[in-house]
Amino acid sequence: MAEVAPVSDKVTSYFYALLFVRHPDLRSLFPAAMDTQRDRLLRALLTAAEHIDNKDVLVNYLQNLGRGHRKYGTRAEHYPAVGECLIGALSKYATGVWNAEMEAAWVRTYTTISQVMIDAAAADELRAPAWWYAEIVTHDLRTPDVAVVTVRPDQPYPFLAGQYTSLETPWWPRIWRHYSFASAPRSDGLLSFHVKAVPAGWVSNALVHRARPGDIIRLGPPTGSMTVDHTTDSGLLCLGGGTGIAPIKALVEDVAEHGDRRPVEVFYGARTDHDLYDIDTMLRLQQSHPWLSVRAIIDQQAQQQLPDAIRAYGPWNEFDAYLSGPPGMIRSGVDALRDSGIPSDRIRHDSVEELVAAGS
Ligand SMILES: NC(=O)C1=CN([C@@H]2O[C@H](COP(=O)(O)OP(=O)(O)OC[C@H]3O[C@@H](n4cnc5c(N)ncnc54)[C@H](O)[C@@H]3O)[C@@H](O)[C@H]2O)C=CC1
Repeated sequence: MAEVAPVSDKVTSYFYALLFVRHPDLRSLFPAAMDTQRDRLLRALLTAAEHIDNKDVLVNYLQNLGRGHRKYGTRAEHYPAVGECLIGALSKYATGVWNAEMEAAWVRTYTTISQVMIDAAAADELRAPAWWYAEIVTHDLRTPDVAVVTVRPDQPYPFLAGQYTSLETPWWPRIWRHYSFASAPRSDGLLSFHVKAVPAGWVSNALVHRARPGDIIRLGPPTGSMTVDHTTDSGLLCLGGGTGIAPIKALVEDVAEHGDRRPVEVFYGARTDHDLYDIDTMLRLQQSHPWLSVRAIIDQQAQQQLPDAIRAYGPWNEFDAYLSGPPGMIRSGVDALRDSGIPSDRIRHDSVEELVAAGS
């Protein structure tokens, strides 16, 4: 992989060119505009390579990837076609190190990777649809660029508080973006998402400025491990930056539903007080639950960001930590939490790479 990283753009462009020339029927599985798609393949390979020595993490990652590919219409017979073009592209650009031995190693690795994905997809097919249709039932514009969107899936949609899904709008076919569930599972089966329209974000702008009740979107399967560990009664320290408050609210509801009386400390960060679009909901939750404390941290007023603020409180060494928000906040938040004595295995957040990819 080291040889490929500097020429990764060329490798991926050449890979897709080979794929679509040799297998034109596969073109329709991909979005019309391929710009974001292009680095997804390499990122997935790099993530797999990063976990190569940790079999459990690697297998879990690949199984999720295999299940997640069902919504694109990927079938088992597509994997060899992709593998052959991938190896074609690698051999063209990794010329300095490519030889028969390396090719054999790549074929073995790719075959193992794809078999884990194929098996996971086949097992998932027996118990869940490849995607869900969902109708928008409410669309609440909370600020000029943040909307709370609530949808009704066409079939039951099981998930855990703190997880996220992928979502496709009718306006940008085959472009999927990740959004966290903003509530714990509800008895009426509705799901809600907090969406911020970001510059050049096709999906987020469509969801905020174009979507209306009655529109139909598609949802992929739920994923993510930022869920509450109900086997302990340690406190929860939650950092939600901007729309990152969405899954934090879901976690609070989950603790409430389990009837736990564990302390939950929420730090809700926003750039200005106008950006604290969900503070009323959080304060209402605080009023109903004596174990919950909610603190708003406004950058402009406090002259500090969320991670700095939590250093000012504490001690936190008895807490499990949950972070949700922009990638920069997660990175510096993890540092601040480690410095304040929380071991890494008790700090939960979604993959920063996925968040970077999702930010549109
Ligand atoms: N599961 C998750 O982790 C979720 C992540 N998100 C992500 O959260 C982001 C929300 O965007 P906005 O609402 O525009 O948030 P934002 O950019 O306005 O930031 C919100 C707060 O986070 C903190 N922050 C931001 N950047 C920071 C940095 N580099 N270092 C330290 N602290 C920082 C600040 O306190 C800031 O007020 C999006 O990138 C979205 O993809 C949204 C929902 C769920």
